[in-house]
Amino acid sequence: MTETISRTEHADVVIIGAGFAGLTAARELRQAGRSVIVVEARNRIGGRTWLDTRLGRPLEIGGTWVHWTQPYVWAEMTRYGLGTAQSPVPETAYWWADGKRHQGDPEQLLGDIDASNRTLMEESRRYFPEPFTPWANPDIKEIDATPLPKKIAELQITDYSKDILESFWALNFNGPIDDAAFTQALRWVALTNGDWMVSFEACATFKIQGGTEALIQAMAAGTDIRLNETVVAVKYDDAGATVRAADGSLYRANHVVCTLPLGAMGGISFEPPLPESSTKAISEGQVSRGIKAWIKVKGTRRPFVALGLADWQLNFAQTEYDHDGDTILVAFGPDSSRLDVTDLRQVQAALDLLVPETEVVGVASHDWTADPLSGETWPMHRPGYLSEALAVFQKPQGSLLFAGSDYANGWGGFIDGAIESGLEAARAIQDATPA
Ligand SMILES: Cc1cc2nc3c(=O)[nH]c(=O)nc-3n(C[C@H](O)[C@H](O)[C@H](O)COP(=O)(O)OP(=O)(O)OC[C@H]3O[C@@H](n4cnc5c(N)ncnc54)[C@H](O)[C@@H]3O)c2cc1C
Repeated sequence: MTETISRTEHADVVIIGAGFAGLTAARELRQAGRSVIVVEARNRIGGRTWLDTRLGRPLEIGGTWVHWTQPYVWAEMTRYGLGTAQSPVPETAYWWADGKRHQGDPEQLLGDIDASNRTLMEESRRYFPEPFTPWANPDIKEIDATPLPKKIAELQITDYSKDILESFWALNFNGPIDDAAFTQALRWVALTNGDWMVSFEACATFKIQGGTEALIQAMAAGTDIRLNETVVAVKYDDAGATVRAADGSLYRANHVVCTLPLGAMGGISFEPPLPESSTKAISEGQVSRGIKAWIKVKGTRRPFVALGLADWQLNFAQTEYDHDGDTILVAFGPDSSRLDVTDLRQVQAALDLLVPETEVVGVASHDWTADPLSGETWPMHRPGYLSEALAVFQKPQGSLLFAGSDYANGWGGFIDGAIESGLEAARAIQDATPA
């Protein structure tokens, strides 16, 4: 293959990826007086957050909800003067368990989940006494290989309880729970002091005023970002690193921060190769390979929430907006390859199982799992990732560092974790080479 080397640029730090992790690191380093170039493959910033106009209004295609238990994103919102907007509080719940549909008060559904989830999560603070230091209790090694379904099976609960509990966790993992790490579930709940209901509130209640776009644009201001530039190779040693883009452009820096999701990391060749545990984690990927879809249904609906079975094409939906006399729902399913969101009939059939009497008139979605620049939705770990791979990704490899929600200590899987890891990477670079 012939390559054209078009140019070489130099900076103190090159950052690969203009999501929340990359742009946090870039801002911190620029403010500390370092020259920084951010190289981004997409034609926009924000990565797995994307406020786009679809179905006639702005919709968050990726990351959306934030929470007051998330210190890093909350601080950024305060810094830029952004408040919150709230999702509607559901008045009715529909759920499927023990072979039939149930309808009732959302509090009843929460109470029924609580009956078993409280026991499942009761040791979250014992295993994670310091939730932002996930290895604080060495005992986690004993349980990190345990898949979540094994712990659910040990509860010896009724089929009814098992159905709703499994679906609740398939929703949180946005993937099949057979591959889900029990420790990952415990970490989420430890971050809200052992209270799973607050952790659930963190996932679907408060949105950023003006959307994620308002925050990411504020954080990006003044940063040198090269859009439409796909990185294909990184060569690194203790003295520095060279980043090569698909068009042959070269970037040379004292440090490189790679913020790619685990699912996109295969797109870059590293020389020397990454440590074995990182390579293994990259080849396995995250559990989260599901779908998020915005579904417009005809007419105005009172706010509801719906939970199906763990392996349904869509296992969760809730009302989000009234729009021009119609209602826009947000829905999730555990496997993006099993639902063609461009086929309204398929979406209608999937939604019919969840909610009675809807007429689907439009769908908006993005397949983050099939997208080579993400390869996953919100990062949710497999058994063993925490004890075998996470710390290795966090350790600088000479001049190469990793940042991103996939490699965070605290709210990994969330915008908060991306910001946390961007701060960590920027500080590590400043410590390594004081100005
Ligand atoms: C459907 C969905 C729903 C979610 N819901 C929530 C939520 O409600 N709340 C919440 O807090 N979080 C949520 N998340 C998770 C949250 O969006 C992410 O954790 C966070 O945005 C990740 O930021 P990041 O910077 O670590 O990674 P990313 O945002 O993925 O940034 C990495 C960047 O690297 C770029 N890139 C990839 N490959 C290359 C390459 N070869 N060369 C150059 N650039 C490259 C990508 O284009 C991307 O811009 C959700 C995510 C998804 C997908």
